Amino acid sequence: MPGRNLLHGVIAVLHEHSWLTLVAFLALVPILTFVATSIISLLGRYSSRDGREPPLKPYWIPYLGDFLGYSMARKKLVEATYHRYGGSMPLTLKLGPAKAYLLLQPESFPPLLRDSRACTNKVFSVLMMEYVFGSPKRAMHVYKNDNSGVGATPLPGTNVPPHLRIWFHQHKSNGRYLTGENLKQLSARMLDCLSAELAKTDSGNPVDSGDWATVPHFFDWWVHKLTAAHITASFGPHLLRLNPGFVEDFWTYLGEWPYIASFYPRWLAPRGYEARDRVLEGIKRWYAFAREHSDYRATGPNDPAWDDYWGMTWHKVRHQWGQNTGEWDDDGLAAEDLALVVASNANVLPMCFWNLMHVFSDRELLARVQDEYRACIVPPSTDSGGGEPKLPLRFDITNIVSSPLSQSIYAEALRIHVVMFHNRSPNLHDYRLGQFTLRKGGVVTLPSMIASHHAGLWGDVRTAGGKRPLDAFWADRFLVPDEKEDKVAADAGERKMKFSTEGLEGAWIPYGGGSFICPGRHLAKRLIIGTAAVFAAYFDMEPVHGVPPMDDRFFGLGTMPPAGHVPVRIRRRLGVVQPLRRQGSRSRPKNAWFSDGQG
Ligand code: HEM
Repeated sequence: MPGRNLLHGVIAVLHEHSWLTLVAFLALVPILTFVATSIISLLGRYSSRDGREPPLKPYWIPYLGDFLGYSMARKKLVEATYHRYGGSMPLTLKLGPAKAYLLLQPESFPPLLRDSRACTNKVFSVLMMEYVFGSPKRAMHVYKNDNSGVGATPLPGTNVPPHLRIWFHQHKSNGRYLTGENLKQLSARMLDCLSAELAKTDSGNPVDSGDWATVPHFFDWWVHKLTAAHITASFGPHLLRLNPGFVEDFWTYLGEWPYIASFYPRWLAPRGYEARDRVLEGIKRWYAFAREHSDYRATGPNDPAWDDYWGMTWHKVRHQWGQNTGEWDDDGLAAEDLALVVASNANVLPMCFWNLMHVFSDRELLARVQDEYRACIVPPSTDSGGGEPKLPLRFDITNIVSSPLSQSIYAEALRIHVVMFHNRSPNLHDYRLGQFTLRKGGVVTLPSMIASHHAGLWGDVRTAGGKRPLDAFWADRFLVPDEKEDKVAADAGERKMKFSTEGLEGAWIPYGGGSFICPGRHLAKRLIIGTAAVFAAYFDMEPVHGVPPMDDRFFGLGTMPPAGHVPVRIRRRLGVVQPLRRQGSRSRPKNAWFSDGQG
């Protein structure tokens, strides 16, 4: 029989060449693994057993499963999984020794995010503290042992001493210092610091000449200035003064996040870990200096809300409860503060960049918002000479943060560029999600990108009947007719629009949700909109290649940075220092911004 002869032939060849046997075996293992896991997956998908775990996603590599994809190619993994299996049910991913439930139906996101008692983010916070922010092992038990929740009343059945309720202390202080008057003061101080930074000029720098000049790495240029302003506004001037390389090191560390946040060992990402070491050392240097000059326990109502050494009272309060644990030394405290520096800069500052890129790469859009930007400038006093405004300018963003168009641009930029895995874990008991059970302690991943690009959730109005698809930026996506004003506006012959996120629960979730929703979201909004107004006062800008693509390595980690360099042409409007002009007339773009309204 020919078939039998062929089989004998193959066996004979394999027998003779043992390396061929090895190759055949190696090729067979993934194939057999895939076949076996596909069968298990099919059984899970078509089973009608109520309360089963989400079906397995088939994989090729035994034991590792999708571990490599999850840590090195998250975008591809999520997109391929979504296209292959659709959004009809969650899936279980095998990730080496662990597993994660990947949620693909955005309708299930809001209830899960809201249920912050049964599903918390603490498992991840603990992992992040140890592996990403560098908490020493000896400090970790404080995080690990605190199962008392974030509420003022500890969860029933827990018995954590009040001074070790670390998550509650954090939650409370975040809430207190990122709202109300504290929030307004912090954002105003940040814009003042940025304005002072942009008012600084250097006669040798073509950017300050008043002519068009090229900035080849605009992302770095802008984000470094923003970081310096934000850290100074929050922590006071000494953290950066004592550590001149801090901003550079901080962004080097963040640039290696795809590896550090995937828990690569130090030898695989030495640049990032070394930069982190320097940042942590810098924070400790600042502690020593601040403690020497100012009492961090002075946080009462009669103490100043700000001092140069600690910056906002917030940092003194945090330092105090960190010390009160009695368990943390400066290494533990510094990792805790690094986590805060990351939370308060890593997402919002790249968002300031994207917001600016979208506005300045579309001259029509720029023309629509320019008056709003201009109106933020507190009318400057002029010097005695030729009417130059006194620099640095001051800004008041009260009106622009409630402007429909500026808010819509901001929200749309977030929709596109915040690409985050919101992670949760059932911490009390197994969690029921429709017909499925998510096991207690399991990792539950909600990819924001599925929600932000889900045509069904965004509907006709938000996509202009399909003319404005979700894969492209549309400045007006968050504008809807203002019913209240419509009559008046209609009489005046125009359609009044208002900013709204109504009906987008579960679709627009850049800040997460439930009790763990980002406490810095109000600050973020003020900074993203406000920094664009500050930039526009000092500079005009044209991106050389339009809005750049995003760097996919950061998929799932928050605001994605741009891929590659971002060259722009830029021209200073204010404080021009071209040598010729300094000697001669001051006729230059003097202040077109103030005089003819054209900028
Ligand atoms: C565009 C900017 C920002 C985005 C997209 C963002 C997003 C997020 C997200 C998704 C979370 C986790 C929420 C969850 O687990 O459900 C978070 C937590 C946090 N964010 Fe933001 N954030 C931004 C800006 C800020 C700013 C400016 C601050 C200022 C301090 C801040 C402070 C924090 C803190 C302290 C936490 C941890 C809260 C906790 O776990 O108790 N964030 N942020």
